[in-house]
Amino acid sequence: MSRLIPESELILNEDGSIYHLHLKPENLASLVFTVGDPDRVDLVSQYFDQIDFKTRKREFVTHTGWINGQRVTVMSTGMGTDNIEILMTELDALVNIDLETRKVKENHTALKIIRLGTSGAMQSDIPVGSLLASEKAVGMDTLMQFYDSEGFPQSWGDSVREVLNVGFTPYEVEGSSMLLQKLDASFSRGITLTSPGFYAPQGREVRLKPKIDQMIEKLAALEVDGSRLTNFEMETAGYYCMGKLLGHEVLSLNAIVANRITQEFDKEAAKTVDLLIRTALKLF
Ligand SMILES: O=P(O)(O)O[C@H]1O[C@H](CO)[C@@H](O)[C@H]1O
Ligand SMILES: O=c1cc[nH]c(=O)[nH]1
Repeated sequence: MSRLIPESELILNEDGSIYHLHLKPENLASLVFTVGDPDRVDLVSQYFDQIDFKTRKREFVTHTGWINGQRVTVMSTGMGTDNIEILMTELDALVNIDLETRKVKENHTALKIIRLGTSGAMQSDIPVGSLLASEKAVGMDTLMQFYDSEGFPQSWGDSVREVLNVGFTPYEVEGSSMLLQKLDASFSRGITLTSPGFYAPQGREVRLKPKIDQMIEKLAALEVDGSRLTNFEMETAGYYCMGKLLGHEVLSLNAIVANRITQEFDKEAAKTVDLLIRTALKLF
């Protein structure tokens, strides 16, 4: 018998919608595109044939509609894996918990969740303006200290811990092989390092000197089983581990807007993001 989830643990708003996302089950499609920036939601839904639902709470802006006869949702998440934990838990609750009885449903529904985000390359041969799919992610945030990730691979976590000499072990997790198979040659593939920040946690120095010297060079030179780390961003590992634990198909697609080795920023970043959106909407 499934347990009753108390009102303090799974919080519903007065209208019955889920606490942070402000969505009811009927507002969500089973194909969900996610973006970090709330302003990017319009840039995705402009390509929908029809939009029949819009809402906003905090940084979570949602549009649901139709494209080529397929129902689809796009929503923004804000930045960081802490937001992704909320997003994934509440999306899962919308499909896998009966919000009336507050019990887990007998039949599990797997969502398809595809991140359309920006990212910085850490290898010189990954140009700005290109698109990259994350086959795997390595998380330098603490999210997986709070969930059971036993059985997740550890080689990348161990290598990153050693090379950066940090007092924690990053976690490693793969994206959906089913969704990766749908990609064409528009995307290169790589291993994404998810950082708990944009500046020092990605080796950037503005006014404060990062504690770790030569961080980008050290990470870029790492090799595990013949593979290398390719890019920095701030959410992918959180998506992949929550997706794996909750049973959803998740893929992170990146518009490369910076190259940290050549020190370039994409002068046409908006166009690259639009290319990512149009390419992904065609493929899924
Ligand atoms: O463009 P989005 O999807 O926000 O993704 C990237 O951009 C933000 C940092 O500028 C972080 O959220 C990072 O993951
Ligand atoms: O360098 C970058 C660019 C976009 N997003 C990141 O997190 N890092």
